[in-house]
Amino acid sequence: MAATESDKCKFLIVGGGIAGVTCAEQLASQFPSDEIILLTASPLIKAVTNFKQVSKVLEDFDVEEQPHSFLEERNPNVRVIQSAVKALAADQHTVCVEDGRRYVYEKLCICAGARPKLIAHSNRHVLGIRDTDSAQVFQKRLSSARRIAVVGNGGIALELVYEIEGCEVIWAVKDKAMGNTFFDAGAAQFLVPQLESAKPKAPAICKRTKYSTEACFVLGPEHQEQSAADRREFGSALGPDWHEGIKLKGTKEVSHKVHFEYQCEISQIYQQEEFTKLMKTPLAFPEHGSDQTESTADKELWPVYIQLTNGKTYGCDFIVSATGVIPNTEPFVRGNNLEVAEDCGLKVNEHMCTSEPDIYAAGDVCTTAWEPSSLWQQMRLWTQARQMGWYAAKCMAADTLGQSIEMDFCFELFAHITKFFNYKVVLLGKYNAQGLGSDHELLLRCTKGHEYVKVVMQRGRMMGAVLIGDTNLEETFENLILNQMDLSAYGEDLLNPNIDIEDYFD
Ligand SMILES: Cc1cc2nc3c(=O)[nH]c(=O)nc-3n(C[C@H](O)[C@H](O)[C@H](O)COP(=O)(O)OP(=O)(O)OC[C@H]3O[C@@H](n4cnc5c(N)ncnc54)[C@H](O)[C@@H]3O)c2cc1C
Ligand SMILES: NC(=O)C1=CN([C@@H]2O[C@H](COP(=O)(O)OP(=O)(O)OC[C@H]3O[C@@H](n4cnc5c(N)ncnc54)[C@H](O)[C@@H]3O)[C@@H](O)[C@H]2O)C=CC1
Repeated sequence: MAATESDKCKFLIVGGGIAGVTCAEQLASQFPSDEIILLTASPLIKAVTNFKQVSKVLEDFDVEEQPHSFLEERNPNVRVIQSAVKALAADQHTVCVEDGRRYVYEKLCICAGARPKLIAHSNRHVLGIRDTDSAQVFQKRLSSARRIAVVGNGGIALELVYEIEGCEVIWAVKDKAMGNTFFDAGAAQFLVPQLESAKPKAPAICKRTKYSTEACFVLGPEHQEQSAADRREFGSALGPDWHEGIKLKGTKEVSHKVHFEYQCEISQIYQQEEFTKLMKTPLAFPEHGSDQTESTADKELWPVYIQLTNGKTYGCDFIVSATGVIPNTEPFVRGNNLEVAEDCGLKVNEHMCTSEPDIYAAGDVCTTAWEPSSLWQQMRLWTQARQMGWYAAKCMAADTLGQSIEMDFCFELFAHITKFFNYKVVLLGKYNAQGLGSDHELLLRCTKGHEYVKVVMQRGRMMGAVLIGDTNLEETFENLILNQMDLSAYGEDLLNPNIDIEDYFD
């Protein structure tokens, strides 16, 4: 269908990531005779395939990066248009895109995702990782690197320090232990030895979703040199196993070489020229020059230098800022009354509605502003992007048809399956006792190198769990958390390896 200056549609979706695509597909199946337009800034979309509900809340699916035609062929009433939204006029129900076209909608769902929240913008030595383009830039810079610095202590940092080989990594962590968004200090201690040994050749456990990064390899050299911070539009976010298709190797013949700097942040970043000039000033860097990293590298010249709040300085080839994300809300909030949360996401209520009529939001771009179940919290994850996209579509459909709708069951219990340091990791409910204060106790079972099981209990009820390794406990624990059974009588037997807990509660 040829583009007109102003297209009208019942449903308009912005974003070709998991949230947007899931929303479009769900609406397409519910309204087969209406056209659904999906606007996206990226040339490829993310499609969910082989979806399986593993248990009540745990789900399993593959994610494929595909051309737009893939979605249009699967759903003949979906039209995908590659053009970035530049403005929204909520009062006129109109969206304007970069080539000047306008789209008039009855209902709009904003699924524009997020971008890395970098510690320093427009610094060519600071990289963020979000999409296939930025992963390609990172890979290229790493291939000639001897030492890099990683800042941040969440998902990306955890993946990088384990996956990178042949390059020294200085890991600057704000907290006392690694991986604070997923783990407590005990779990971190269980995982650290994995960084001290060589990486196994083939992965022992395969993460449930396979991710393809083929699209990485079609970029021109000028694009590869561009700093991630300079790029204004990002593609869809990477996800599970994004690093398995690409070689993350530096120039050295080492497996892991990670140097931790705990409880500190970067206070200054210096370019080489700036740093060498300052080095000539006596006492500018009292710590520099001591053998901080057990290498002689400090005598070498580096493209960039970081100064940490603990006073130490390190030279490195570049810095990865794995310091969280910031939702892509700019073109939507400008000139409208869209309420924005503290973390900059678009606030949505229990029907995924924003504060403007007929505008919904889902995935990384939104912040849930409803009173959540006592066992659920929002995290910007692949699974939640899919669930929100699906539920937003159901809400849009119900509002269109004048029907009522119940909050989806997936928001009852937080559940996430992933892999860190080659271990399967399952997180359930209030896995880090989030929001429970001191009114909780922990039960632990740990076999070094094999498994780490932590259960969060409150007044005899199971509130959350961290399961690292092949524990096979996820379904039983999911049930125990959901049914809030009083488990006081079982005490520590809950984690007794000699008791088959599954049989116990069947
Ligand atoms: C390196 C990395 C590893 C990750 N690993 C995991 C993992 O193992 N497990 C997990 O659960 N989650 C993981 N995540 C998080 C997960 O990928 C995201 O939470 C999820 O993909 C978000 O989906 P989304 O659809 O909301 O946003 P996105 O995937 O970011 O999609 C946003 C879409 O909107 C488009 N867009 C943006 N602005 C505009 C505009 N103005 N106009 C038009 N289109 C626009 C973009 O081009 C894109 O298509 C990872 C993230 C990263 C970066
Ligand atoms: N396996 C998984 O589930 C994975 C999930 N992801 C998701 O991708 C997104 C992006 O990942 P991350 O960037 O790792 O975000 P994140 O939100 O997981 O972690 C951000 C980290 O940066 C730290 N931080 C923030 N500002 C800082 C500063 N100025 N200096 C030092 N540290 C600072 C925070 O304390 C936190 O540890 C997240 O939504 C994350 O959940 C990413 C990789 C793997």
